[in-house]
Amino acid sequence: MASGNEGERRSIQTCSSLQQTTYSGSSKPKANGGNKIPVIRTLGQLRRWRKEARDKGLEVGVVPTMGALHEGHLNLVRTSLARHPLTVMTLFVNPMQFAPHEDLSAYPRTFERDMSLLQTLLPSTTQPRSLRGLGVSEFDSFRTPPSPRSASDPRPRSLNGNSQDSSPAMNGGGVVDSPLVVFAPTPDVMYPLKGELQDLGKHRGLSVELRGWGEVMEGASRPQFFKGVATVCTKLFNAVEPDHAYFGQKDIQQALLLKILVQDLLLSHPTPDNLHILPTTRSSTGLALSSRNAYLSPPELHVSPVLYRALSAAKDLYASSASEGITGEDLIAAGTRVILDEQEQILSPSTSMEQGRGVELQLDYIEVFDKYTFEPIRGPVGEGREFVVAGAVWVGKTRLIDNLLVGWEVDQ
Ligand SMILES: Nc1ncnc2c1ncn2[C@@H]1O[C@H](COP(=O)(O)OP(=O)(O)OP(=O)(O)O)[C@@H](O)[C@H]1O
Ligand SMILES: CC(C)(CO)[C@@H](O)C(=O)[O-]
Ligand code: BAL
Repeated sequence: MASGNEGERRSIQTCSSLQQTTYSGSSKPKANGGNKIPVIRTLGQLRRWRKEARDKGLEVGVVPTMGALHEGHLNLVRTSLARHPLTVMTLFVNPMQFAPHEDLSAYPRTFERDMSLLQTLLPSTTQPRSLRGLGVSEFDSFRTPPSPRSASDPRPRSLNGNSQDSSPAMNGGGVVDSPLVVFAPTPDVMYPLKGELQDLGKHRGLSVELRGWGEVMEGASRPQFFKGVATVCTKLFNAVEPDHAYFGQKDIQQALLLKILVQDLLLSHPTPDNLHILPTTRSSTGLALSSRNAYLSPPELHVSPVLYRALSAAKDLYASSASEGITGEDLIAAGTRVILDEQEQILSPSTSMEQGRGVELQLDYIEVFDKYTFEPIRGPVGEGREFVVAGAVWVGKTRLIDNLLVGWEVDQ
């Protein structure tokens, strides 16, 4: 690192002890080469890594996660890797966003598998770790322009934009050698004041609250959720100081709230424009990938795509030629009907739904809300409106969320 502190540099762990794997989509990881992704555990290590990146003029993208990775997460990381020379994936199961009765202790923790999956996003050879191995051919997004040289210079550029062979980063001189690092702090690192983190009535310390936006939909169903998310993301942004941040559309309310947060707190890392929302990755059944899908039994998995079908029914109704004069209530009713029909199917003795038999399906909400104000839409929707059709259902003891956008799209 720039500080030249060899002890600290060595103490950054790598996942070398893990079985190395490749990931080819939804199937199991398979054996692969010998790369090592640095795992940063402390704030000191992270700050030194960040300084080295800044000193070298390397742009940093961050992908905050709670681990238990799936293709949705990997797509966020892939995008950041393709756009920026350095990516930090944060992996922290944040206690503050789980109410005491929620599933903090059960939340899937699959660190070794996560590291194996991430490893497959990197080129299989370790020396040198050229960005070209990632299929990255454009360097326009670098904050600091590369050192002057002729456009016809055929030498490959290294991470810092200089010639590959002369870069200390390429010669194992520092952890910015790896295009991807994982920041996996303990709760004490993220909450140095310690104390109660779930029962917020007893919490002593700071928290970040977005009043007026965080209380509807997901916020109504999970009253402390957005306070926990806003607090931890503010901390992660302060710790990583990312130039760009990536979130998934699957949690659309969270992502839009975080855009408001960085705007209202006047954050510069990232700016609101550099907080990107990427489309939801789905299984072939339409089910949005989610770490909590791991809780689902086979019959529950069979039933789960019903949420996507319900939201699609609402969106299709708006898109249909009959959409003139259509109201928010009509859209909610269309979505709700799909859920109710499914419940009936499950309960019917002559059900054609053998595979979903016995599954307890409960609607939490279907809602249509304005993209800008988060106001639930009631009465005529009107034409050319940009809004979100969102929903949450309980499938057994697992709560699933999903959404579709109408009149606008997230980043592609
Ligand atoms: N299917 C998906 N497509 C795109 N992004 C996703 C998808 N699932 C999660 N993400 C995004 O990944 C980031 C990390 O999410 P998180 O670790 O909570 O995973 P998750 O699958 O959403 O888990 P959970 O089951 O707790 O909702 C968030 O920005 C989230 O929106
Ligand atoms: C953004 C986040 C990582 C904050 O803990 C979490 O809410 C998530 O994974 O969506
Ligand atoms: N992806 C959202 C994280 C949570 O439900 O806690």
